[in-house]
Amino acid sequence: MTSLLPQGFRDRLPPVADATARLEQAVLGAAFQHGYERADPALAEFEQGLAGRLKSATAQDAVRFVDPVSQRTLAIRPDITAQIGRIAATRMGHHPRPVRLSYAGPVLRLRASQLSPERELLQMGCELIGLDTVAAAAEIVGVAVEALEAAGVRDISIDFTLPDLVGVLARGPLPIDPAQIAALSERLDAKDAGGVAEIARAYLPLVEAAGPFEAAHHRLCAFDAGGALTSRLDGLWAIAQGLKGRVGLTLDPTERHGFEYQSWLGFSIFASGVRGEIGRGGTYTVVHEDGAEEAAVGFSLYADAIVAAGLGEIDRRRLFVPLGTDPALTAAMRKAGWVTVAALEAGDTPEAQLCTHLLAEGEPRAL
Ligand SMILES: N[C@@H](Cc1c[nH]c[nH+]1)C(=O)O
Repeated sequence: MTSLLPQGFRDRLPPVADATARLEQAVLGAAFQHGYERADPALAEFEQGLAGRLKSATAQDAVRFVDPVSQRTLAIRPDITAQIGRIAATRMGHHPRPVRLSYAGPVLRLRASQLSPERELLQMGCELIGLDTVAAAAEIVGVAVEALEAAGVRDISIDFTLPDLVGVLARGPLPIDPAQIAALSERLDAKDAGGVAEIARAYLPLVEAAGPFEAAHHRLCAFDAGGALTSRLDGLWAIAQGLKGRVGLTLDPTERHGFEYQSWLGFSIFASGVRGEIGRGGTYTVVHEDGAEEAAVGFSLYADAIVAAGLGEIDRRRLFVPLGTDPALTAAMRKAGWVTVAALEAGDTPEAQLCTHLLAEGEPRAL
C-alpha cells in the first residue's frame, strides 16, 4: 500500500482537529454576535440547483454522481455560498431582508488548485442576502476581520479587487470585442502587459494599478476618465476607511483568480505567516426560481490554512493525574480549566500521556 488516502485528502489528527474545531467556534461565535445565524446545508444536492444559483458562476468544480434513488445527477458542494443563496431564495424567501446567515462545513473539489493541493477543505463564512451596498459590504468585511481576530489571527491584510471591472469598461468607455473580454481579463490578471497591448492598449494602465491601497486607488481614479468606475471607487474607498490602521490594505483591480461569480467587489484575506489566502469574499447575485435576481455579499474562510500556520491555536496544557488521586480533586482541577489526564495503570507517566503538568500534593506542577 503506497498511501492510505487519495491525493488531496487527509485525516485531521490531534491537536489539529481540536484546533480546527476551536477556530470554527471562534469564527461562528463572532459572526453570531453580529446577527449571523447558522445554516447547515446538505452535503450534496441536485447539480442543477447548485450550478445556476449564482449569476455568472460557470460550471462548478464539483464532484458529481448519479443518484440511484432519484436517478438524477447530484453534486457534492464545492462551495457553500451557492447553497446559502438557494436557502435564502427558497425556504427563507419570505424572510425579511437582508438575511444574515453563517455556515461551516467540508467542501469537496474535483481538482486541487495549484496553490492548495487539498481537495477536501473546511469552509466557513457569512452571507448577507438582499443587499450589496457599501454599508452591507463594509459590515461583511468587518465581520470577517473581527471573526479572525477572535480566533487569534493577527496581522491580517485584505487585497481588494473589482471583479467586473473589464466588463464595465468594455461595455462603456473602452469598448472591445465582447469575444475578447475573457482573454483580456486573463492577461490583466497575469499582468501580461504585452498580451494586454495586443488586445487593447487603453487597458495598459490597469497592469500598473495594483499595490498599497491608497496609491493604487489614486492611480485608478486618474485612469477612470469617463467616470464609469466612480461609484465602485467611491464605495471601495468608504469600505477601506473603516479598516484603516487595523488591517493591511492593498488593491489589485484586475485580480480574477478565485472570483468567478463576484460582481462589483471582491476581496482576498491574508495573514502573515500563512502561504496564500485564508479567505475570500465579495458581492454577487442570487438567482431565484422565477429568474428574479437578488444582490448579496459574503465571505468564506478556509480553516486548514489558518490552523496549519499555527494561528488560532491555544496552548496545549495537560495535567497528569496519578493513580489513586481523589476524583473530587481532579474534578476541581477541570472546573478550574485544566485538562486532566488520568493514569489508568501503575506504570503510566506524564510523558507517555503528553502532559505538560503533574498533579502533585494537590497542586499542578509544570514539567
Ligand atoms: N465562497 C467564495 C467567497 C465568497 C463568499 N461570499 C461571496 N464570495 C469563495 O470561497 O471563494
